[in-house]
Order: sequence, then C-alpha cells, then structure tokens
Amino acid sequence: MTQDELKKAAALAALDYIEDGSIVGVGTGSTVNHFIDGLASVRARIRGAVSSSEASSKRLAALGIPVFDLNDIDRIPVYVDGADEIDGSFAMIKGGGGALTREKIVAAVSERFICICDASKRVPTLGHFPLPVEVIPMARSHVTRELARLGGEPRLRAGFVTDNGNLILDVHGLTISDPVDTETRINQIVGVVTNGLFARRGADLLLLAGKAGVERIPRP
Ligand SMILES: O=C(CO)[C@H](O)[C@H](O)COP(=O)(O)O
Repeated sequence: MTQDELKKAAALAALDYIEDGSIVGVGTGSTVNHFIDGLASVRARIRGAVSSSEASSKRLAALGIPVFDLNDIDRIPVYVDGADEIDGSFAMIKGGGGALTREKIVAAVSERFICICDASKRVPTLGHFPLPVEVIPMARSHVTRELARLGGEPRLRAGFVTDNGNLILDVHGLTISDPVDTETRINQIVGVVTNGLFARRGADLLLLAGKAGVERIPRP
C-alpha cells in the first residue's frame, strides 16, 4: 500500500466515531482530506462541521457539508486530525500545513481528539520533524533569537502566510525531552501565537494505518 492509501484507511476508520446529529471538528492536511471526502458519504447523519483552516472549509463546503463558526457551537464530541509526529504518550507535532493555531483552538473545544495517521508518523521521541511556530510578523526577529536560545534552529517558512495573517518559523534540531515543558516555554515567548506541540492536549485515540490494517489505540 502507498502512504496515501494508508492515510485514506486511517481517515475512513474515523467515520466510525462520528455521533449522529453532531457537529464534527475537522483538522487540516492530506489525511484529513480523505476524512472530509468520507464525511460526505455520511453527511445526512451529521449537523455539520467546524473547520481548522480555510482549505478544509472550502473542501467541506464543496461537498455540501455545512461549516459553522466555532463561536456559535457549544459542543464538539469529536475532533479528527492528522499529525506530523506522534509519540508514545500521544503528544504530537502538528502544523506541517501551517494550520496549527486553529487546529489547537478546535481541539481545545472538542471532547475527544482522534488522530489519524499512517505508521510513519509514530516516533519514539518528538523533534525530528521541524517544530512549526506561528509568529506575529513584527516579532519575527525577536522570536527567532529566543528560539535559538532554546537550542533550535528556526527557519522562516518562505512565502507562507497563515490563515490568521501570520508567519511560520520551522524550528529544526530542537531536543524535546519534555513536550509539555517545551510547549509551555515556547508559548511564553512574546510574539508567538502558538506552537505545533500538542502535548498539553494530546490525542485521545490513535487510528494508525499500517500494512496489517488500522490499529485503534487509546491513549495510554
Ligand atoms: O498539522 C497539520 C496541518 O497543519 C497536519 O495534520 C499535519 O501536517 C499532517 O499532514 P498530512 O495529513 O498531510 O500528512
């Protein structure tokens, strides 16, 4: 199976967890695109979706799935999203697609975070994938210096602007021995909107697609 077929298998497995009549939290990325396509096949069963990016909103709307403003919604039973890396405690690096801030907001409101991944995303320790950090443009140089002081090598994602009008610094070479601590420290740098470590609010269930099928692994 190709990596994309594995992504699709994980994504379609997430349809089993959708509550009838609910608003579904929808993440961003190529794995989630398969989930959105699958959601279209059950759209009569759901009220609609809250989305974490303009790209996902556009795809949902094109398939006739109503997209709600998060401010008008008080309950999201399930949030479905991919990850760039996920470790044994279900802490993740996310934001490869640059949607980390909205992803973190929708995840915070949701009761259950279901992570959909192909097996390559499972890692013993986070940090091989560069950590995305969303930054207010006028703070770019300051945040770059502060991230370097933490031991990383921040690189501006060239030509990229987030849905919120901000920049992304991808931090290479960071040692992440305590993901909760690193997430907290980076978020304390003035000018950082948020960072792509999802450790304080990690995944609750991992749907991990490998050659043998989709494993359904609850958070340890
Ligand atoms: O965090 C994300 C986007 O901001 C994605 O979930 C992450 O980058 C994984 O993407 P893909 O499913 O395309 O491998």
